Amino acid sequence: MEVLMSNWKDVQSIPPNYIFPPDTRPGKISFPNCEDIPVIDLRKIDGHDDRSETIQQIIKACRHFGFFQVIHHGISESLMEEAMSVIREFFQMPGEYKSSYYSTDMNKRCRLYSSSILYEKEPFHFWRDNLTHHCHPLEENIQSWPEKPLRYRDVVSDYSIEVRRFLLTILGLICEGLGLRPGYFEGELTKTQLVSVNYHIPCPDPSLTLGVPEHMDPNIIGMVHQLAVPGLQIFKDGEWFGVKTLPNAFFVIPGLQLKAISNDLFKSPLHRVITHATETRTTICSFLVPSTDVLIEPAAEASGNPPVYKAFTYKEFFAAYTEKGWGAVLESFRQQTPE
Ligand SMILES: O=C(O)CCC(=O)C(=O)O
Ligand SMILES: [Fe+2]
Repeated sequence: MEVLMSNWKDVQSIPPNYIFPPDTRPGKISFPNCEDIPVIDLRKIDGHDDRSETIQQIIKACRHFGFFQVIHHGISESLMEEAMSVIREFFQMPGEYKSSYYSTDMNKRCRLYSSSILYEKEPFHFWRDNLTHHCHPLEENIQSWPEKPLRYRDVVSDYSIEVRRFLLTILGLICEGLGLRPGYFEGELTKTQLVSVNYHIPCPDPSLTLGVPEHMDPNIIGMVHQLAVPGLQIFKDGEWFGVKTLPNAFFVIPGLQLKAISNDLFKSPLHRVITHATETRTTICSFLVPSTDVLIEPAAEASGNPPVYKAFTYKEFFAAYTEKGWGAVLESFRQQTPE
């Protein structure tokens, strides 16, 4: 069978190896929406009083809610639309062309795959194709990006520059709010920038499949650019909730590295993606990730408490994330408390 789902035609039934066991499948189609997601208006950071209020809102959202959405983030509607449309066009290109980008090699700077990087080994497949590529610095990465559609490189480079600026602005506000030294997140801690596109074709029965497994993000910070087709869900107070973003808003997700740096002050939310019965869903996710050898450690200033984690490199973290999973990874770096 063709691995890339975007090349499948007329899907009438679900192949058995896409049907998850009863304890891990969504089990139903309708979920309540999370109605009280904090909304941050970035226009306000220019005025002094509003700026400190906005910083406090972000810190509160990261501590108590775990995530937030941002409006008036400075990225134009037209650039958002163009990026979404050129990325969707890529997935609609002929199968033969797309297959030339197919790879499950994590060292490739641009890789198109289906389900997960472990496609060959996993017992069940996720209902998605994914295109991931490095974005920063642009000149070292752009040659690896899709050549077609012809506008792809121009549009996505403009988009990724703006996204980087936006995510660093959010981190700058977090830095101020936590009382860290200015520029704490600049440089090696956010050296790698990834664009990760999820493309889910309609699924005949979304109660049986998963678009993206439940996980916490293995990075510093991430954002999701989604349109109206629902799918993203957050686990809160023991239940799964759908999340809807306001028009042209971005959904911001603190990653596990930020949780560690905040000395456990922040949450890194558990989330997943469910599939849709009739519509194709495309999301552009962007992540800032530390370089492999930089040390990540709790910033003592963040909480005033002794560090709860030992310092670790991203390389060590990623090995533990892959081996132990999102739930146990930070535990392996937790400081032993004296008996
Ligand atoms: O596509 C989405 O809505 C979210 C995907 C996600 O959580 C991820 O790629 O880490
Ligand atoms: Fe995620």
